[in-house]
Amino acid sequence: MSLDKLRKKIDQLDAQLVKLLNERVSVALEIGKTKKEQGGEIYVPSREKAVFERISELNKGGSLPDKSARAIYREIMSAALALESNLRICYLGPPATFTHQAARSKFGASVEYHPAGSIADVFAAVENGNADYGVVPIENSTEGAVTHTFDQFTGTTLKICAEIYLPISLCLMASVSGEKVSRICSKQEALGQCRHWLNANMSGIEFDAVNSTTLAAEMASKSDCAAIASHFAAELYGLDILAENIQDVSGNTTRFLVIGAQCSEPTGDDKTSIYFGTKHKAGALHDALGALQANGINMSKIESRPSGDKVWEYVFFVDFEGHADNPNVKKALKEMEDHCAVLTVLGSYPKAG
Ligand SMILES: O=C(O)C(=O)C[C@]1(C(=O)O)C=C[C@@H](O)C=C1
Repeated sequence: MSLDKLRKKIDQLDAQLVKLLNERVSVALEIGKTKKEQGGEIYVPSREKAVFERISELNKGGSLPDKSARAIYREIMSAALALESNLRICYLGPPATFTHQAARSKFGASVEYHPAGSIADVFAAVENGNADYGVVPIENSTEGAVTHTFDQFTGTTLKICAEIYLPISLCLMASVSGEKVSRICSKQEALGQCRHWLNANMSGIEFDAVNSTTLAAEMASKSDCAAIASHFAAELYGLDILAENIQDVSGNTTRFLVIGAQCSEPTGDDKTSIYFGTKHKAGALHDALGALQANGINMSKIESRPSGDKVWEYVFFVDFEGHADNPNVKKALKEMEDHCAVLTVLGSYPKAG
């Protein structure tokens, strides 16, 4: 077939696609209205998971790669979210942080994004109703826990409603040439993730921890310091990339959480996050965790943090497979309560996969 004819065919298909997309949006608007009348959440992670899974299934055997089909549907649902309600997402800024990227990967390009100066400010924005959802980092596969985030959870009523895994590719960038770089700035976690590379390639240069990778990029755009940040940040601040993928461990990934007023509905493939403080009794932690094992629940993470109330007292953050509405999880939590001075469910949400 001639190029002209093939393009005509594409034009016809586009006409059908745009018509169908508008029909889909009209239905989403109806859903939005019904949800508002019934007081339901606009963003529904459980339904989005089901839509993505169905699209992957429908697309099986087609020429469109699964990744592309999902990216297209991310944006289709983003448009629906923005039209159903003017959805506002607050993330740990400034713009172009990895948290911004994580938020974009979850909510798409059509919703409103607001940067916050600290993790505490993200929580405050959602608590005060200045944002509908917040996105915060929780742990990195190389550096471990983002302790500021864990500590916020003991003083909030917000719930975790989704999780996001984002592969982290770190670059060294500057507005001056490599030999003129006087010091290297980045967020503490990013400096830690590149420690061996920096020692091997940048020895004798001062390293300074600043509030975010993009603050470092901004500083690099105005001085002779270099920054360790993302490609996204180099683009935003017009910096030259001096070296890329400098993180010490390949597969370096950060996990982020979406926080909102409610947790997500069960999907059959969920995770639950809790925190608890044990009673002052020998074996209390063992007994509390034993309740999970006794009910066949697979624990995926445990983290301890100082309680903030008394010195040398700790609270434990635990993630496990299952939803707080599942009968075995309900039973386990009930049994755990007997061994805990405090026990709070921080949220149940679809497992990211
Ligand atoms: O099904 C819904 O609840 C919708 O609002 C529709 C829709 C979609 O576009 O498919 C949009 C946003 C939600 O997060 C989930 C799904």
